[in-house]
Amino acid sequence: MLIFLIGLMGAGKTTLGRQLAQELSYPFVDLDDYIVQRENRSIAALFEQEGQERFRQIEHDALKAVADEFEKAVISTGGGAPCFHNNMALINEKGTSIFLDVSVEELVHRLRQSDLSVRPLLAGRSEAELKAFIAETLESRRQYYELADYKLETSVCSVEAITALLNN
Ligand SMILES: Nc1ncnc2c1ncn2[C@@H]1O[C@H](COP(=O)(O)OP(=O)(O)OP(=O)(O)O)[C@@H](O)[C@H]1O
Ligand SMILES: O=C(O)C1=C[C@@H](O)[C@@H](O)[C@H](O)C1
Ligand SMILES: [Mg+2]
Repeated sequence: MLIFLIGLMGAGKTTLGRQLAQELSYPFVDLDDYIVQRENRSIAALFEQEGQERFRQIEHDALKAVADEFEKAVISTGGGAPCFHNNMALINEKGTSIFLDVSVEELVHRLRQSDLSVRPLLAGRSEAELKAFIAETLESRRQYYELADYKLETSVCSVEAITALLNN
């Protein structure tokens, strides 16, 4: 089984994905890290050198490659991955998807404490700009995220909540 975690930057896809994979004894794949290895460049460098449009093609190709390579895995997608190149159709065809629906306030709180320079869409933004950007981006992406098989809201985003969902 392939389990895809989706949601905005800071939703906890990497953090929860790693824990879930350990719990299930599945391989863990972070799509951003997979891209970095394949391309031998950081996500920030890919955005800078190739532009976002080309990055989205590279991301789509990586998603297809991961889905072909693994029979079972927990896969944390990049925050934007579900929203380009019809990737949600691919994700839902290949596996089970879970949307980590974390509130704007909580996302901003978490992201403020993290290293924004590794997230090229957020780098250099003031706190007010960060909040506005997160709110706008969540609103425009929600239509894709809502295509997930399951949704977990902020207060119940935990490995226990995910395993309970999958066992039902
Ligand atoms: N359930 C949680 N409760 C509190 N903080 C959390 C939780 N999950 C993640 N965090 C924190 O939020 C930050 C972002 O988490 P993480 O990197 O897992 O998000 P992400 O969804 O993978 O983001 P990106 O799309 O940028 O890769 C980290 O600092 C992490 O420690
Ligand atoms: O939300 C986004 O568009 C992104 C999220 C990250 O996971 C990376 O894939 C990249 O920084 C873009
Ligand atoms: Mg991540």
